[in-house]
Amino acid sequence: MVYILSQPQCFKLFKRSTVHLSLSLLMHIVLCRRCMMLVAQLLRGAVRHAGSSGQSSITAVRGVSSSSHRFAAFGRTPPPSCPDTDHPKILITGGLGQLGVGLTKLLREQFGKNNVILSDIRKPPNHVYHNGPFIFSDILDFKNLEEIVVNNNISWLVHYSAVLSAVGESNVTLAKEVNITGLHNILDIATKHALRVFVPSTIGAFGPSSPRDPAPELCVQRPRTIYGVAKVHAELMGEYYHHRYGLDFRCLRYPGIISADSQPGGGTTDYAVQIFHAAVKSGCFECYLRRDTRLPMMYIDDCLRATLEILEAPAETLPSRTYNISAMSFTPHDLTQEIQKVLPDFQVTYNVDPVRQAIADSWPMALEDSAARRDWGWKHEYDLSELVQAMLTHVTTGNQLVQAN
Ligand SMILES: NC(=O)C1=CN([C@@H]2O[C@H](COP(=O)(O)OP(=O)(O)OC[C@H]3O[C@@H](n4cnc5c(N)ncnc54)[C@H](O)[C@@H]3O)[C@@H](O)[C@H]2O)C=CC1
Ligand SMILES: CC(=O)[C@H](N)C(=O)O
Repeated sequence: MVYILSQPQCFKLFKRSTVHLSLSLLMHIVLCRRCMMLVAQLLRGAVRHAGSSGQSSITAVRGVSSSSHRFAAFGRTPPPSCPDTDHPKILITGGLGQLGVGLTKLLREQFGKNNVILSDIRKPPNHVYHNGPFIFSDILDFKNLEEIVVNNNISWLVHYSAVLSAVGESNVTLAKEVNITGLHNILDIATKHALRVFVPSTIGAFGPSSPRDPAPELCVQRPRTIYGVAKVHAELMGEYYHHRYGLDFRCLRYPGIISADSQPGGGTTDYAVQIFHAAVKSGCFECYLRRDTRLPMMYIDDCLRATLEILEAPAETLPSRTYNISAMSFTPHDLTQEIQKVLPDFQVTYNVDPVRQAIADSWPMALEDSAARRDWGWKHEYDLSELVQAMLTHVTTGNQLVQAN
């Protein structure tokens, strides 16, 4: 038997059944168009109770009004009452940059797809959008960010949004906004809602008066870029909030990160990614840093594993809240020679960009990371030769796939 309802009848039904709408009843009624849409939303986003009786029923999420609530209601993430309670619920800000998508993949493997929400202010490519929960989040919009944290029961926040060193020097106002004001929003929300928060720092947090080879954990930090100034600010604010309010703040000073399937976002170390694509595609590369510019670098797999490790480390193993991590240091010339072992015809020319060269000259040549190795067992896996093998393999395979399609 099928019941066809008019709009007033639908309203009556809904008024009476905000508590439970049985699936079997819904299958026997044809609702008006407006209510049909509402039911579709409820069906997608409702909390599904597989009760002990085995009877399926649907409870509406009450007060569906905010943008984040709509997000939850459309079934993109399970509501807070999901049975997976042992896992943290993680939000990654600025997740569409060089590092975020890879970290999301790693965290989803570890904690479950729906427990990791990727966010950014950009539109994700299709493969990212379809791979798990994604939401728009501008870290400068405090209310919206807080709403996302509350509505999705977030317990860990990975704060990747940033304006990197080279772009920062060309737009200081934007860098100040995103890297300083944005960070304040993150720390305030994390403190208010008792989140564990990870904020990466960088070799750029050191300056020309810091010891350069290697830079220790604790030393003079007088960076000359807005990016570096903001990162020192982030380190100090995070540690202050930790001591003052008990915020579970965790921070790693990353070297320049090298990845095959994601592009760098406007930093000084970008050449060390671009060189591999040029080597495979055209066999030549014009480098914007001098051939003898030695900088600390790391393969992305090591960087992301370090991030997961510090996120998971028990609080008592972290006497410090900001750690250097290190893997290798090389110059453009060292890197070229290593690539030429595989591609002997590869040629590099130099056309120095004074802005990025000045930044690189103010950064350390190496990082000292014994505290991370001692306190939470940090150990890198990729040195220069393994890095080059991995990058050439991935970039070549990626290119072949693109050509095949
Ligand atoms: N990639 C590297 O070599 C290193 C990165 N880091 C740090 O790691 C983090 C991630 O770095 P990458 O992925 O390379 O950066 P990226 O520049 O590639 O990505 C940053 C992301 O932040 C987003 N963003 C900008 N303004 C925003 C806003 N108002 N609200 C929300 N999102 C916003 C951008 O859309 C972008 O997707 C950054 O904090 C960076 O400082 C530190 C050292 C080295
Ligand atoms: C080292 C970094 O922080 C970044 N890659 C940059 O070059 O700005």
